[in-house]
Amino acid sequence: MILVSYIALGAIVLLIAIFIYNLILYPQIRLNLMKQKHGDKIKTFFHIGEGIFKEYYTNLTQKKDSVAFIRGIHQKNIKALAYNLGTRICLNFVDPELVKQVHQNPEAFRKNDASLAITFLFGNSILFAKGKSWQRQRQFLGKSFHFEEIKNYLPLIKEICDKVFERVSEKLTQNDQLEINAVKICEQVTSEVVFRAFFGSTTQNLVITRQDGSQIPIADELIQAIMNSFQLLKKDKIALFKYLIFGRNSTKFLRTQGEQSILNRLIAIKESCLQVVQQRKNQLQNDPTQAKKNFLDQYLYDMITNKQSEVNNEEIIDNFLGLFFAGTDTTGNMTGVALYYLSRYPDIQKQAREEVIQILSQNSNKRNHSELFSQLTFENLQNMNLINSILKESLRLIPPAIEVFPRVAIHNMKIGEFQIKKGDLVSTYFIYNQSNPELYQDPEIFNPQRWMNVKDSQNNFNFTPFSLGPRNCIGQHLAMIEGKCMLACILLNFDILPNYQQEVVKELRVIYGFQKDNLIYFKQRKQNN
Ligand code: HEM
Repeated sequence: MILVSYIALGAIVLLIAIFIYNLILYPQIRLNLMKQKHGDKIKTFFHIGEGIFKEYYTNLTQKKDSVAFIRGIHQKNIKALAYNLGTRICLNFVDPELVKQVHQNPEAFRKNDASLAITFLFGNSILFAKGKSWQRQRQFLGKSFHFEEIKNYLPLIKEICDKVFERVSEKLTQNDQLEINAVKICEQVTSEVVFRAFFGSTTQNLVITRQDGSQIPIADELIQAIMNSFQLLKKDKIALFKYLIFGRNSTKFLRTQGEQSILNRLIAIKESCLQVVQQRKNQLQNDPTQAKKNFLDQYLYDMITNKQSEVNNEEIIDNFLGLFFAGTDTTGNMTGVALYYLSRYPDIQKQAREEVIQILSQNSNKRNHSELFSQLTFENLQNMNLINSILKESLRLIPPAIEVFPRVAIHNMKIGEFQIKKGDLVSTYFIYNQSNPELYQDPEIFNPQRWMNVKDSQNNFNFTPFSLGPRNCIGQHLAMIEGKCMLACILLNFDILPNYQQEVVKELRVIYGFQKDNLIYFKQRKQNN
């Protein structure tokens, strides 16, 4: 009996020792060795378990910007930042040549499992697919995201802009001191664009019924569930511990109450989507020629008419949720950030409005702003050089994605002179180069002029808000069209004024942006000036 107790005790001590080794000693030793070997070419960070997240958190509380330390870290020689994340080591490259190497070799990595919601909702979408499955999905979706196809969404985007900003005008007639949530307002446009591009007019109001009986639009529930699943990892230590060790399989056993509650909500989201997909499939099965241009119909058409089709219901739903996640918050933030800067730089705002009016006035001699906007064409958007530069400068200063999703190395390899071990995490920090004073003079200043004579195709590895290489952002053209359209519509209808009452805090959550975005006011403009 005593022997059994000793063995049990020995086993527990051994497990604790292994845990401490993996969590503390192993990452610390590796980081120290890297520092010794690479000297000032690498900057290392170690905080037990939390790694770089501790830096984000400290910078947020002390400097009101989660990534302030990256903005201030630049030195000539730095090629990578290295840190621990749980029991793993992450190398985050900043040297443009090494950034290029990482992104030109996507097959050497798989994307790391993100939170419960992300994995459950779109773990099978293009965002997380790998190898042949990713190639097939990218080819399929690539057709619809082709520049020439994306042009066709302009009337839809204009219609949604009109609707959303008309609602703002109505609210302003009741309260002209209305604080405007710059990002949230833009997200009303971007979420509806993705929704309608995917489902067409198949479904108007996809709503989820919650356990308490209340109803919530799927778009809102999706965003909230993803946020809550990240918050769960902060609050629920058991969930965090399981996640750090078992990744996407962590919720399959010993489920905590928090995990179960989020899982129930995620299941409800997927079931609602499935109903829509099934209904439409039944309709198209009778007559596939009725398929429209939207994503759902294109998927179903392939499923019904192509005997070799590998598309299934799960892939369709995961891709709707994946595109919604990838395209809504990101594009909303880019445009919301631009509005914030325009409120703080009235001269640039004035020039931007003049550009819009001057270009749209060429279409007709109409001076009424809503008529001008109704005639906006794709060519007009392409000629809006200042508006384009304002969006690029906003993406440079506050990029919605400061890096790519961390990748897991699937075998040992070298990136430049840096040795990567199988299982290490690898990423690339866009924010480092985009705030580097050697590349951008006065990098903290909002100066769209710096882009005015730079062709979009000239952007190199120092400006990569949409990532780069074969797995770059498939939706970047759509995002820019939406952003330009929203800015044109807003500049025609409103003066954008700053709200100095609200402190500006830049926080890294699922994406990077303002903690509170009630940073501007709109003042209705007269129709003819
Ligand atoms: C300003 C807006 C946007 C920004 C800053 C942005 C940024 C990014 C970045 C950095 C990646 C690479 C992620 C990684 O490899 O880990 C990415 C990928 C992706 N984005 Fe975007 N994105 C934006 C808008 C959109 C839109 C509007 C859509 C579609 C509706 C979209 C769909 C996607 C998809 C599907 C991928 C995965 C591509 C693949 O793995 O092949 N994005 N985006």
